[in-house]
This record gives sequence, C-alpha cells and structure tokens, in this order.
Amino acid sequence: MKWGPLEQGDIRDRQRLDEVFKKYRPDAIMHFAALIEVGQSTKDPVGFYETNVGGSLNVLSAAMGAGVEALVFSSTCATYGLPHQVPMDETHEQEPINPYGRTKFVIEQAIKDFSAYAGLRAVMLRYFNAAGADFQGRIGEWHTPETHAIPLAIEAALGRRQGFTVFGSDYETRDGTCVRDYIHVLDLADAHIRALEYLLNGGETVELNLGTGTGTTVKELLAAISEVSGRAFPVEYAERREGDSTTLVADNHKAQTVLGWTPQYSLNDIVRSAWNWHSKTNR
Ligand SMILES: O=c1ccn([C@@H]2O[C@H](COP(=O)(O)OP(=O)(O)O[C@H]3O[C@H](CO)[C@H](O)[C@H](O)[C@H]3O)[C@@H](O)[C@H]2O)c(=O)[nH]1
Repeated sequence: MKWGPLEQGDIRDRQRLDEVFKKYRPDAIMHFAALIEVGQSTKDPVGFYETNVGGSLNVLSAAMGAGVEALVFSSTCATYGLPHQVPMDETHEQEPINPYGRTKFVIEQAIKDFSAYAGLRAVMLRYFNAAGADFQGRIGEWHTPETHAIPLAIEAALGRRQGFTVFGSDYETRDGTCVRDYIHVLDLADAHIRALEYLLNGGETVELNLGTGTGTTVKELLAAISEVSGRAFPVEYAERREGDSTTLVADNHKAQTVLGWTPQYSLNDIVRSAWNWHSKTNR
C-alpha cells in the first residue's frame, strides 16, 4: 500500500492504521480532508467553491465509481455558524457564516444524499480548532499564508513577527475575545482510526463533533503561549475579522458514545507541542 501524507505522521498511529488495514479490506475506504484551508475563504470564495465543492464532488464520484463504499470526511464546526447554545451538539442548527463553512456544509449534504440513495456510508467529523504538533517535533502546523492564531502567536513569541493582532475585543464573551475549542491533532488522528474501524464494522452514516468541550478565549490562548514560551510579545487589538463566530465549543458526547473516543490532550499540551515544533523549525 502506498501512503500519502500519513507517511510522515505519528508512528504510533501509523502502526494502528496498518493494523486496521491488515484486518479489513484496504480498497473500500477512503478519507479526504479540506483541500484548501480556512482563513482565506472570504478573500477567494470562487476558489473555495471550486476546490472544496467541485474538487470534493470529483473525488467522491471517482471514489464511488471505483467501489469505495465507506468514507471519513473532514468537516468543521464552521458549519454551525453563530452559537444558539454552548456547547454545541450535532443537532445544533447549521447556519454557516463564512464561505469555508458553507462549502463544507454543501459537501455534508451531498454525502448525506449519497448515503441515502447511493449506498455510501460515511463518518463526517466536525473538527473544532485543530492545533498542536507531534510531541517529538517531527511535524507541525504550517500554512502559507499563515492565518491561524497559535502559529501566529508563537512566531510573535519567537520574534519572527512583530507581534500579534487580536481580531475583536467586543464579543459577548468573558473577556470580549472569541472563544474556540482547541483540539490536539493527535486526538483527531485517534478519532479517524476509530471512525475507520466503526465503518469497517458496518457503521452507518453519522456526523460527530471532535472537540474537547472546553472553550478558550483569544486572550487566554495568548496567556498560555506566553507562559509556555516564557516570552512576552507585543499584542494589539483590531476590528473583528469577517466570518468569525463568537463562540465554537463542542459537545463531544456523541463521538464518545459512537467511537469510544475521549480527547487526551489539554490546551497546555497543544501549546507546548506547537512551541517545541516551531522553535526547532526554521521557516
Ligand atoms: O491573527 C489572528 C488570528 C486569529 N485570531 C482569532 O483567533 C481565533 C482562532 O482563529 P484561527 O484562524 O486560528 O481559527 P478559526 O477559528 O478561524 O478556524 C478554525 O476553525 C474553523 C471553524 O471555525 C475551521 O475549522 C478551520 O479549519 C480552523 O482553522 C479566532 O477567534 C480569530 O479571530 C486573532 O485574533 N488574530
């Protein structure tokens, strides 16, 4: 079997995946993720739709034509939009407020229709804020251009950027800044393996939140980064960023029940692993 990006992934999860594939048919399942990341979606909505919707439909139809019958899809909490209640469970209204969330919502609907009428079975994993790095420092988070809070703040702490700009301080939250549920990538990887096993054991189509259930404000995040790094860095406040929801925090009980999954890593683990990776990596 040829491995894609997972080749560089965490060894423990790679071994677990190998075991899953040995046990089951490797040709009838697949996983695909966002083809373009968030952050730029309001700047290039056409590109976003072409890639996330057009690209995903091409991949889906080719896969189904080739006999794929089970699928793990990387969806997002951005499909929820503004919070009607916190934490959000999977029955929360899906009213996305940015093109990124809307493209993912469209694909979720397509997958539901393909499940109802074309025999597909899928786990749609709604990631909250994927973050953190491999603890051995081998792989970490790196986007071009960088738009994500944790890498940007760490780069500010490392002196590679002038400082960090907080987008909005007048939200209705405990300190006026946005609340997010940061979830370690290793916890996400673990959930993916469990999702594959669920599908290979005949599991039906389901959508699952992947978050910790704990919300962190941008100010709290910056404090955690200063503490872990031992470095202060300049912080300035600006207008709200277009398309940002006030608060996105997961109710993860359904994932716990369906997959037997419980996140293992804390915000401190996320920041520590990310700090370690960025400090060692020259970009
Ligand atoms: O320079 C920055 C960058 C971010 N933020 C704030 O930090 C929080 C986190 O922002 P990120 O850009 O790191 O993450 P998002 O919440 O925008 O996006 C993440 O969550 C989305 C769902 O909302 C998608 O799933 C996406 O893939 C994932 O990266 C937000 O409140 C944002 O306003 C700042 O204040 N300044």
